[in-house]
Amino acid sequence: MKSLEVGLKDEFGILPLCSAWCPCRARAQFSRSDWLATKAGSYKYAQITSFAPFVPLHLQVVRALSKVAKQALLAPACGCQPLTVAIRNISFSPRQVTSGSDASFHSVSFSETDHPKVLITGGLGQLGVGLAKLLRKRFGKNNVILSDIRKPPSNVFHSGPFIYSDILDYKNLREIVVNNRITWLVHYSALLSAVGESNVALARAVNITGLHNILDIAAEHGLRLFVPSTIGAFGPTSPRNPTPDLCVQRPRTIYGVSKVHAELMGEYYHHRYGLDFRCLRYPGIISADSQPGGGTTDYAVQIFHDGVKTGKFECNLKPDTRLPMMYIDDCLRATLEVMEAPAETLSMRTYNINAMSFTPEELANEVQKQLPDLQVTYEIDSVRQAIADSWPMNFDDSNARNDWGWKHDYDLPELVQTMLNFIGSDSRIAQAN
Ligand SMILES: NC(=O)C1=CN([C@@H]2O[C@H](COP(=O)(O)OP(=O)(O)OC[C@H]3O[C@@H](n4cnc5c(N)ncnc54)[C@H](O)[C@@H]3O)[C@@H](O)[C@H]2O)C=CC1
Ligand SMILES: CC(=O)[C@H](N)C(=O)O
Repeated sequence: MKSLEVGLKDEFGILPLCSAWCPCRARAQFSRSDWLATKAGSYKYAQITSFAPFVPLHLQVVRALSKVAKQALLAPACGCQPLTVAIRNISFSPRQVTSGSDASFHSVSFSETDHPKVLITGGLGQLGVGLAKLLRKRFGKNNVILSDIRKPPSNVFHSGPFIYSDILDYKNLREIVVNNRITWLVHYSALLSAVGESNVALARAVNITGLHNILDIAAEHGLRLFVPSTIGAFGPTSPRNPTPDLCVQRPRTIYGVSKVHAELMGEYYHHRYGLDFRCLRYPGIISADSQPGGGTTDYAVQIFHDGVKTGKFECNLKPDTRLPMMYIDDCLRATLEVMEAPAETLSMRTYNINAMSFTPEELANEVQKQLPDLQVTYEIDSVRQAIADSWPMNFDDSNARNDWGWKHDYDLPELVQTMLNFIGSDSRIAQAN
């Protein structure tokens, strides 16, 4: 006789019981009255104490499992072991986490629809608006919903669907996913490295508690989930030049700790529950049309804005601080590519991606080729400097290149030219107005 634990749930539901690799997709049905027995602790379980040994597929009906489970349960013929299905029961928002790779039985499968239906959380930050634009081009305007807790500028509001969503509000998130038949979730909400150090409690809530909500929703509704990680997921004891995908990860910021947690939790949900979790570790991202949100690499964006507007730039990192960087178009394309990559090409679920690596001095020299009068001074921010000194100098992204064909387009000279063209034309328009 086997023992099986199933989680608490406040509504009628069906849980798949077979593991990711089991072809038989055995499921059990439970009704509300079944969810009675619990164990103490923040995670509660109803327990089916026993059920019949495995019997041949299509023939078996396993009856009267315990006081807890009353309805029929089909057990697989393949001899697979039933999974323990842990489900959180937090106040009035119990969550269901399904086991098995076919977690999509709650959701719209891709065969039902031409395109994925995408929700982007934290979409009003540096990266979300650009990603929405790229995905809308590919999947159609109405198939990509931007969300955030901030008020969108009017051009963003009028460019496609936008919705308020606080990732700390689990029920609201679930409602959005259900009502909009979401199939892909891109989870961008976060507090970045520098701002996280100035508000650790909030960073912990958004980056860790928020992620838990996202993982549970994604698992429950069979979503494909993208969560970005970062060069900040490494620390002073990691190899820094270059930093491979798999090595010691002991970051010293709440941001880094939360991102290692996200990588591990996503991979755990993938292996345990079959969640289609995909993660890229981004380097510092440089963009012209959106402002960075409080990171250590922000200087590499600010130099362009200040250089064009004032001809001066005060850098908060030392001139020889080398960090991996990438132009936003490469970053967003990589994100779409890894989301579209066939699962069998992914030998891992978390990949480094990179494009270039430079110091503030090297960047300033390149910018000065175009803006020869630019004056750069250095006023070191000790918090940011300490963070930067613990991060990778060069990122080894060979696994991404080999597995799913990652290739960057922008090197330092193209990056500088593109940024200056963009910001220069923007400021000329602003002056003309
Ligand atoms: N920009 C970069 O250089 C890099 C970014 N990443 C990651 O990419 C993702 C997006 O980054 P950015 O756009 O640069 O970040 P950002 O800081 O510019 O934007 C984050 C967004 O999250 C939103 N947010 C905060 N609390 C929220 C909550 N409770 N509910 C919903 N939304 C909330 C904010 O309003 C903000 O619009 C983040 O996860 C970040 O860690 C990773 C490496 C580099
Ligand atoms: C590299 C990042 O994750 C971000 N830009 C930051 O500096 O915090």
